[in-house]
Amino acid sequence: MKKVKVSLTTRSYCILVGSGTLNSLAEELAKLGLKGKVLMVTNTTVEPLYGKILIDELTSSGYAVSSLVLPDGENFKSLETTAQIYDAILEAGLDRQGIILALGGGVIGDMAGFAAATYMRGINFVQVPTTLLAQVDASVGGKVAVNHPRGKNLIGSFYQPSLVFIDTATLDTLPVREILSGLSEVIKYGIITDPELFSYLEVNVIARGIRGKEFFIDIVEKSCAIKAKVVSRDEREENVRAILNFGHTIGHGIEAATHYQVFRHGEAVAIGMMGAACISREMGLISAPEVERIRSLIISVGLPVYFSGIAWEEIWYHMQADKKAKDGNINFILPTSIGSVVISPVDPHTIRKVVESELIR
Ligand SMILES: NC(=O)c1ccc[n+]([C@@H]2O[C@H](COP(=O)([O-])OP(=O)(O)OC[C@H]3O[C@@H](n4cnc5c(N)ncnc54)[C@H](O)[C@@H]3O)[C@@H](O)[C@H]2O)c1
Ligand SMILES: O=C(O)C(=O)C[C@@H](O)[C@H](O)[C@H](O)COP(=O)(O)O
Ligand SMILES: [Zn+2]
Repeated sequence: MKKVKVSLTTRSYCILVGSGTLNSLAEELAKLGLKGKVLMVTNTTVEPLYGKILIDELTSSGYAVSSLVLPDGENFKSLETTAQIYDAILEAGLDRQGIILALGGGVIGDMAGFAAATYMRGINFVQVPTTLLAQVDASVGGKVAVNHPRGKNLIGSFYQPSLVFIDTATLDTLPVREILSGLSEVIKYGIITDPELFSYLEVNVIARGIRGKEFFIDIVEKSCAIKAKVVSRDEREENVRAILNFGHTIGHGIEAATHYQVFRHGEAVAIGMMGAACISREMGLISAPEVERIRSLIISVGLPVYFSGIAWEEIWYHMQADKKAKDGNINFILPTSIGSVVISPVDPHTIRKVVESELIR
């Protein structure tokens, strides 16, 4: 297994990346001295695919395992569903040595992590992400949260897992639309910090197509390394970590305005990245050809660059709850070229002009 370290003094941990490795999870938990009762939190889609494998793996190594199977979907990423996790923790008899194991995509990881962060003020948390998006992004860095009707991830915390255990073979069952949604966050890493990764995607996705075990191990490892580096510098988004939010200001606005029913997270982020790139061009910070290169990769991958049926006012209502807002100003992550960004307030007229002229069709 490949290993990426997230260095955060006493909260440091490893991300293990392999293929066909689910049956060595117990060994990795034991190496970390994690011995308590386990509550596996998953959903109705993932449990039939990988639930039994993990339960058998852990129980055969002596772990006491219970499971909670939640309904599938972003609209269940709520305080109401989290209350069910607390009930299941109590039912399973977890004490402070207990382990919450999140098996699933980013929705399960964010919500189970939030429960782990808050139950008894924090118990052990292990991420076993099974979507590309969760493997390249959501399982790493400790942002745990649930949604509020006003906006995304508004109720949450920073709470690092003890281990991120990635088996890319789980992607074999993932629908193509979800693979593309995950690639959106990988494109994000290329634009914010890594022009070589951006070019690699142009070659490997556009020219050769998305395929192969090696391709996934490679992009998961590259992505985790980028995210680990940023998070290690700024765990609580006091400065540089905000760059990981590129494309999310408009993206989250679109997701919330459509009640999470129309776009996958990565799709909304793709539209949001296009919006931020166009805002940057309007402000004279990036050249038009660079913006078109971004558009071209997003389209070639099969991700959206515009939407219809939502009015500016609806998106704006939700965007104003963005966590990067300061004194009523919305801060954007704006690309200045492929591989570098600046963080800057943008006036609402410019945002509206770009959203209406470039993103709504
Ligand atoms: N904490 C963070 O840093 C962070 C980063 C990025 C995104 N997020 C959050 O992550 C969420 C999006 O995550 P996501 O894209 O994984 O969505 P998701 O969790 O809804 O998973 C997408 C779909 O794939 C299914 N699925 C999961 N694994 C599968 C598998 N191996 N085979 C078949 N189906 C499978 C799920 O049941 C679901 O239907 C959003 O809530 C977003 O806000 C958090
Ligand atoms: O880890 C981060 O920091 C990110 O911003 C990663 C994003 O991809 C992710 O969607 C995150 O949950 C957004 O965070 P939020 O603070 O805007 O809710
Ligand atoms: Zn995201």
